[in-house]
Amino acid sequence: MIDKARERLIFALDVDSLEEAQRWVALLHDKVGVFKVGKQLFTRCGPQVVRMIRDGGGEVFLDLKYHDIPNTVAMAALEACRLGVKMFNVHALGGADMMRATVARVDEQYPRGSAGRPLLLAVTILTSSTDQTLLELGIDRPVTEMVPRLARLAADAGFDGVVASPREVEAIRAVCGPDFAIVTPGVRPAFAAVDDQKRVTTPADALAAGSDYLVIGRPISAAAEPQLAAGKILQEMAAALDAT
Ligand SMILES: O=C(O)c1cc(=O)[nH]c(=O)n1[C@@H]1O[C@H](COP(=O)(O)O)[C@@H](O)[C@H]1O
Repeated sequence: MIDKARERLIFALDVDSLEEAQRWVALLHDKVGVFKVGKQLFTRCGPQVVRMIRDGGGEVFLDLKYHDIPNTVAMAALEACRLGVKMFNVHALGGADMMRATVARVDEQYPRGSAGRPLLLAVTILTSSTDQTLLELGIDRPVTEMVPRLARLAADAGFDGVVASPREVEAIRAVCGPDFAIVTPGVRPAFAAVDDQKRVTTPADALAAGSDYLVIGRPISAAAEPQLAAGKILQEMAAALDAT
């Protein structure tokens, strides 16, 4: 079960240099299956960080949350595919046309089922957002309604899955079915601080709800003993997978 748990643990490499990223990959590669490269690290290092992780045998989640006009996102998505990442994301709030254009462009070069095609993920509502955040944007529907709505929009556009809080997994499954990938940040083991996350659950609860991948950063990176923290999380995940 530990191996299965490892495949489903994504570590957020929220650091500012290639050397630092290398250090974390070396430290955690036996506990983490996928490393997430986000805006900070990619802006600093570019594609070489993706190559570094892949050369070391790790998989990459490219988390650049594209949100732009359809053609721009579709072309950026193609570049993400060319980097050989396992998954990448766009913002579902970019709209159905943007997501459909992205799927169409990726389909041309990386047909569904072909080797090297990454998972196309849509971020629903950020895990740092609340109903109040949405109200301030002029959206008067609650997060609990918006998340499955955006997930369905992404599924209808041909996306493979979404990024959401583990609290919404059940509602997403109800509208998108069992094969839709659900990637959940907003995961906090009992020993860690919540930080700026608002909609969180424990790793065990996220897996019990049916989450496919857990994205975890600071509970590991800010721990006094990161390897120990990652090991504890992995144990908790393996026990939860055993119980399902
Ligand atoms: O797309 C993401 O990865 C993402 C979406 C979301 O809704 N919330 C969210 O926290 N993330 C990312 O997941 C990571 C969570 O990190 P920690 O809060 O440190 O565990 C960060 O790198 C975020 O950028």
